[in-house]
Amino acid sequence: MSTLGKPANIFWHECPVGKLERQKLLQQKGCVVWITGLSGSGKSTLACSVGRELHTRGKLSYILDGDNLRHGLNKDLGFKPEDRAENIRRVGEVAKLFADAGLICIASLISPYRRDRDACRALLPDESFIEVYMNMPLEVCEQRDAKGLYKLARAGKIKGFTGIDDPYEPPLNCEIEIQQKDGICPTPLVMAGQVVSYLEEKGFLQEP
Ligand SMILES: Nc1ncnc2c1ncn2[C@@H]1O[C@H](COP(=O)(O)OS(=O)(=O)O)[C@@H](OP(=O)(O)O)[C@H]1O
Ligand SMILES: Nc1ncnc2c1ncn2[C@@H]1O[C@H](COP(=O)(O)OP(=O)(O)O)[C@@H](O)[C@H]1O
Repeated sequence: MSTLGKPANIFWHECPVGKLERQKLLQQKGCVVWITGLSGSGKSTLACSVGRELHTRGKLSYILDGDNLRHGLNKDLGFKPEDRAENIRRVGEVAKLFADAGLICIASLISPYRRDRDACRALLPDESFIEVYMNMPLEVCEQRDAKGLYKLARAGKIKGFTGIDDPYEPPLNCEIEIQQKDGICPTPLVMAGQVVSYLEEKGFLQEP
């Protein structure tokens, strides 16, 4: 039996090599870069661009992409609010493990509900959850429609599609916001630069 989510008769096992030592080995600080936004807003593009930029600088990162995880870990989940909540909860827990391993974990999911994102933030130590909001207008995402899903949603062939007939709740206090300037979307390299500069300024790219 468990109470309040804490399992009974289960004990925490400490391991001899800790987070600090792993971070020293990697010469970086573990953290979670959580990219949220509408389908087609550029989350995966940004995640890959940040991953490449960090790799070039000799920093170890790993991408947790919503679409990809739904092929395995989360393949039992759909898009009902409770399924999305469970999806985000699981990815939040996995991201926490990657950050504990000393990696810069880049999570890229629509994660439309504020409460679910905030719950992931609460899992991480102060300042090591970096929320990146892809603030792209719905019209831009819909025009891109890289997977043809907006068309299907507008035709009523997909129900509960984020931005169409399911809500997206923008962050209230994100660390980084990516948006258009004069109606033009920054290039993937420029977007990645914004994230990497933040990581650098906050000291995540140097050993603790
Ligand atoms: N109903 C509905 N609403 C939104 N998105 C849908 C839906 N059905 C399928 N898809 C596709 O699933 C991708 C989103 O998966 P996520 O795990 O990121 O979603 S969520 O965070 O649980 O809301 C999303 O990928 P991205 O376009 O990369 O965001 C879509 O391709
Ligand atoms: N900064 C950008 N400028 C122009 N097109 C972009 C940009 N970022 C992404 N795209 C394009 O938009 C589409 C959706 O991008 P993607 O990264 O798959 O979004 P998401 O992961 O949020 O669904 C793709 O065709 C991608 O090439």
